[in-house]
Amino acid sequence: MTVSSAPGKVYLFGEHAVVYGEPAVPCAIEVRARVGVERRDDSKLRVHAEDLSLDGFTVEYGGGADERPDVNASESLLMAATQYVDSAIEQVREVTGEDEVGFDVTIESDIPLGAGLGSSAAVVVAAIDAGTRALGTTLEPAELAERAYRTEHEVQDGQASRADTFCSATGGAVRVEGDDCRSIDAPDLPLVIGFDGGAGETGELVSGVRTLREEYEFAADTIGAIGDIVRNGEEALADGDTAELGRLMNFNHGLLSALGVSSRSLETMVWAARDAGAHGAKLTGAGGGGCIVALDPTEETETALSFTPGCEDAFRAELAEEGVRRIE
Ligand SMILES: Nc1ncnc2c1ncn2[C@@H]1O[C@H](COP(=O)(O)OP(=O)(O)OP(=O)(O)O)[C@@H](O)[C@H]1O
Ligand SMILES: C[C@@](O)(CCO)CC(=O)[O-]
Ligand SMILES: [Mg+2]
Repeated sequence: MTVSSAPGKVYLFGEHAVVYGEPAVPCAIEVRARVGVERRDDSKLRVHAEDLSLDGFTVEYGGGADERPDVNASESLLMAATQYVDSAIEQVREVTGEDEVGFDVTIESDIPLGAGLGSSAAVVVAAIDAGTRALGTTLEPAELAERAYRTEHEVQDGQASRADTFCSATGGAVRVEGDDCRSIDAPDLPLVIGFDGGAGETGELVSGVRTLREEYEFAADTIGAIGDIVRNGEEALADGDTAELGRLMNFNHGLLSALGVSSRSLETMVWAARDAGAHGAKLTGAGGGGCIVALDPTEETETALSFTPGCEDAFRAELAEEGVRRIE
């Protein structure tokens, strides 16, 4: 069995706007997805995804026209559940030239699904890395990130940036603008995450923003303003100015909210964090439900969030310096 892991991420700034060529700054955090891959002697794909519970089911399925996943769920839910892994395995076949190869794949993840912490990117990065290594090919981080991006791009109907996958593959803090992806220095930030227990559908949320942007010039301007926040944020990061970072995160959240990707529980958690004295707080990732990220060096925000109705989990997140990790 060949095993790789890859980290999730939070966005300090720039999600959604990054899809339209504005810069974004995500940071990898120490929550990981681990993917184990073993070559089969037929061309089937069997995936055991232990933590894949969409509406409370766990799925195990084998590929090939004759088999469908061994769960009682609708086709569309199954598609949503399995498409990232299927598409990652297609990348492995393409990059190694072994079109007919089959695999047993086991996924274990500490990253909540669809909650803005980049579970899809982490699973895809770890799966492509383990899959290619199982066939004797070790990809450079840049190539791994590019292949993982193609997977997200395909699954999300052509609406994906390179931010999540590059961040998960390389670790640390990164800056992504179009196809320009680079690592940047970041101070050790006091990140606190609040999770409402829910999820948002990335594809749908991205489409909603796209529609607004096409319909209203001020929505397009809002996306441009998020780009300005990111550029200011980069300076604040370089200066280690946490207070300014917090102010900019608050502003970024307001604009994401204007673009319709916040939710009542995300707003509740953002305000609980601000009331507790956080430097700033914003939703992270696609939104619609899931996680917020706040900056607070004290215990106050984590404590306040843990008593906030609608917040299911509050925890401190460490920056993950290492991206993909080759375990076995
Ligand atoms: N543990 C897992 N096992 C198998 N598939 C997973 C797992 N975690 C995530 N996935 C895949 O990723 C999908 C969720 O990706 P989605 O982009 O909607 O959310 P996210 O990546 O967690 O959040 P965001 O993109 O906003 O940061 C799941 O529907 C599933 O296809
Ligand atoms: C909403 C989005 O910007 C981030 C999702 O984590 C989509 C993307 O960049 O592909
Ligand atoms: Mg995702």
